[in-house]
Amino acid sequence: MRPDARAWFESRTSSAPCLDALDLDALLRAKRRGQHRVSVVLPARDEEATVGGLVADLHEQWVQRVPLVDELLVVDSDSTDATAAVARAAGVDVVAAADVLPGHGSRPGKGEALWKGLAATTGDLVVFLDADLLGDVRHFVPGLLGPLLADPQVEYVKGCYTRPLDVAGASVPAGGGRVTELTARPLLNALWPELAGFVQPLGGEYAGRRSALERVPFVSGYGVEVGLLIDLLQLVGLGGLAQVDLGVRRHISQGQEALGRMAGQVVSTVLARAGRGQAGGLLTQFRHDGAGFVPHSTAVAVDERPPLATVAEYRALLGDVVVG
Ligand SMILES: O=c1ccn([C@@H]2O[C@H](COP(=O)(O)OP(=O)(O)O)[C@@H](O)[C@H]2O)c(=O)[nH]1
Ligand SMILES: O=C(O)[C@@H](COP(=O)(O)O)O[C@H]1O[C@H](CO)[C@@H](O)[C@H](O)[C@H]1O
Repeated sequence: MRPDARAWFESRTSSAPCLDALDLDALLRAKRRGQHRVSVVLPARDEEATVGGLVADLHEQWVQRVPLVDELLVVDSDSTDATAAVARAAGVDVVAAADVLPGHGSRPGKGEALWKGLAATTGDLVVFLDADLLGDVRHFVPGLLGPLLADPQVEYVKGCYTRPLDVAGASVPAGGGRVTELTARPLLNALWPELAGFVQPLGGEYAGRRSALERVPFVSGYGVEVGLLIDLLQLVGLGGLAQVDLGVRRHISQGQEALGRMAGQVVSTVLARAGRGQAGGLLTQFRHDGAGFVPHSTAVAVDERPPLATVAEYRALLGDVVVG
C-alpha cells in the first residue's frame, strides 16, 4: 500500500464491540450530546426470506429496547415477492422506491433504492444495510455509527468483515466478495491507490452524515458503492472516511452470471469516474445450449441520480419535517 493508504488504514480502521461488550449508556449519551437522529435504510428486492427476521431483530434491539435508531425503513425495490408485507409484519416502515419523489420517476437498481431511501428519511446520520444478511448482525448498527459519533471529522464509514461464501451447502471461509476481489479492488488500487486501505470497498453496510450523502450522486445500479466511495473521497478527503471491523458477514449469494453483470456495472462506474466516459455500456455473456455458445447482452451503462441537495422536491420534503 502507498504510505497515505497505510497511514489511513492504521488510523481510520476500528473494531466494533460485540453486542454484550457495548456500553449502551455511553452510546446513547454520545447520540444525545450530538443531538443526532439516526435512520437505518434497507434496500430490498425480493428478500422475503430474510428481511422479516432481520428487521424484527433490529427493531426490537435498537428501537424498542435501546432508543438508538429513530427511523427504520425498508425500501421495496420493485420486489416481485412478499418483501413489503413480510417487512411490515415485522413491525417496520416500508416504502416503495417508486413512491418516493414521484416527480422524478422510478428506475431499477439498488442505488435507486438507496437514493430514494435517503430522500424518504430525516436522520442526520444514515445507516445502510443489505436486506439479505444472515445471522445476528444487530451490532452492525452501533458499529457503523461509532466513528461518526466519536469524531466530527468522519463523514462516512464502511463496514469491513470476513465474508464466508456459502455455495451448494459448502462454506468457503473467505470466498465471498467475489466482485470486490476480482474487479473492484484491482481497479481501485490501480486508479485510486489512496483507497487501497478499504478492506470491503463494495460492502453493502455503511453509514454517513446526511450532509455529505446528499451532496454526491447515487449510481442507480450496483455501481452505487464504488461510486459513493470515489465521490466521497473527492468530497471529504481520505481523512473524512473510516472503516469498522464488524466481524463476519454472511448473505444470500448470487451466481457467477449475475455477479458478472454486477461487475460490469462496477467497471462502468469506475471507468466513468476515471474520465473514460461511457464505453459500450453493454456486457455480453455466453451460455452453451448444447449445440453452441449463445451470447446474451445486458446494459451496464452508468445511470445515476443527482445529489439530493440539488433536488428541489427533496429540499421541500426536508423543510416540512422537524429533524431532531
Ligand atoms: O435492484 C436491486 C438490487 C438489489 N437490491 C438490494 O440490495 C442489496 C444487495 O443486493 P444483492 O443481494 O443482490 O447483492 P449481493 O449482496 O449479492 O452483492 C439487497 O438487500 C438487495 O435486495 C435492491 O434493493 N434493488
Ligand atoms: O463485494 C462483492 O464482491 C459483492 C458480491 O459478494 P459475494 O461474492 O456474493 O459475497 O457484494 C457486494 O457488492 C455489491 C456491489 O457493490 C453491493 O451492492 C453488495 O451490497 C455487496 O454485497
